[in-house]
Amino acid sequence: MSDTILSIRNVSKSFDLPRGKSLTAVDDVSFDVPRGSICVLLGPSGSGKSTILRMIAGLETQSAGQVLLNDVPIDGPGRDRGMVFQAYTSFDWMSVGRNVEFGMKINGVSADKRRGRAEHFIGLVGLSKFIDAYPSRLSGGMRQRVAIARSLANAPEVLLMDEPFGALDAETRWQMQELMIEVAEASGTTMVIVTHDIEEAIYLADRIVFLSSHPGRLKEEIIPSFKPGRLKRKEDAIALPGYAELEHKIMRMMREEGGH
Ligand SMILES: Nc1ncnc2c1ncn2[C@@H]1O[C@H](COP(=O)(O)OP(=O)(O)OP(=O)(O)O)[C@@H](O)[C@H]1O
Repeated sequence: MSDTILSIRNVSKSFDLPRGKSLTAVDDVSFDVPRGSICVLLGPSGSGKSTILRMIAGLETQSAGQVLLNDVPIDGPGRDRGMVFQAYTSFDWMSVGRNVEFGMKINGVSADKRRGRAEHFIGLVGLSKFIDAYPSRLSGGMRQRVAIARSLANAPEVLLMDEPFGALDAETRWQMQELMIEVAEASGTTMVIVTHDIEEAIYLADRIVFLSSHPGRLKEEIIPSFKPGRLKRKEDAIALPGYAELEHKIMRMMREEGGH
């Protein structure tokens, strides 16, 4: 298998608006996502980050260009891609364990295997003690962990996350970022994460795809090469020479592109 799992090739997306108008949300964007990597889509509001993610998820069709998964054009949602949204999407009437088992049940995984896999992924996100709890009783961060475990249990090749920690307080957000590093290391899953949080992008990404807004165009692909690899602790990334410089550069790009 090739080292590239996802290829976005000259992709554009226009939306039809009332009175015969249209809006170009994404304009001729191309980038590749290496297998097993964490790719972060970063850019100001309206730069087409969510639209690109939704095209990869198969929830939206591009107007031009190609979106390829393992060299095959994506033509709809599929089990090979898991999606985690900002809003909590757990089923409140099912326990954490049942929530994580749910997708596997739909996919015809046997009851035995389901339980084992659910336990494994619930353990991976640090919720073993809460396997029988109901999501409505859990904090926002814990509910997002349930959503992540549920997606991972379906063994997706790519985990797609749209502002997954946007609704969380700063401390929980930071814990969740560290958790994603752990999950990426333990599972080897490729991740594509949308955010407008610069710190989050620099800490998580093996590669940052920076987009400019209106229309969404690829501004620059940034490899945070000052990191010696993935770091378990966020403060260790912040302390590295090169961190502040990259943060400064991206803040400037955000200001220029976002019109601040
Ligand atoms: N279904 C739609 N119909 C019409 N316009 C849309 C639709 N979805 C997105 N857009 C427009 O496309 C542009 C890009 O939107 P998108 O949500 O992809 O940007 P984003 O970078 O994810 O923004 P944000 O960070 O604010 O979520 C925006 O101008 C948005 O209003």
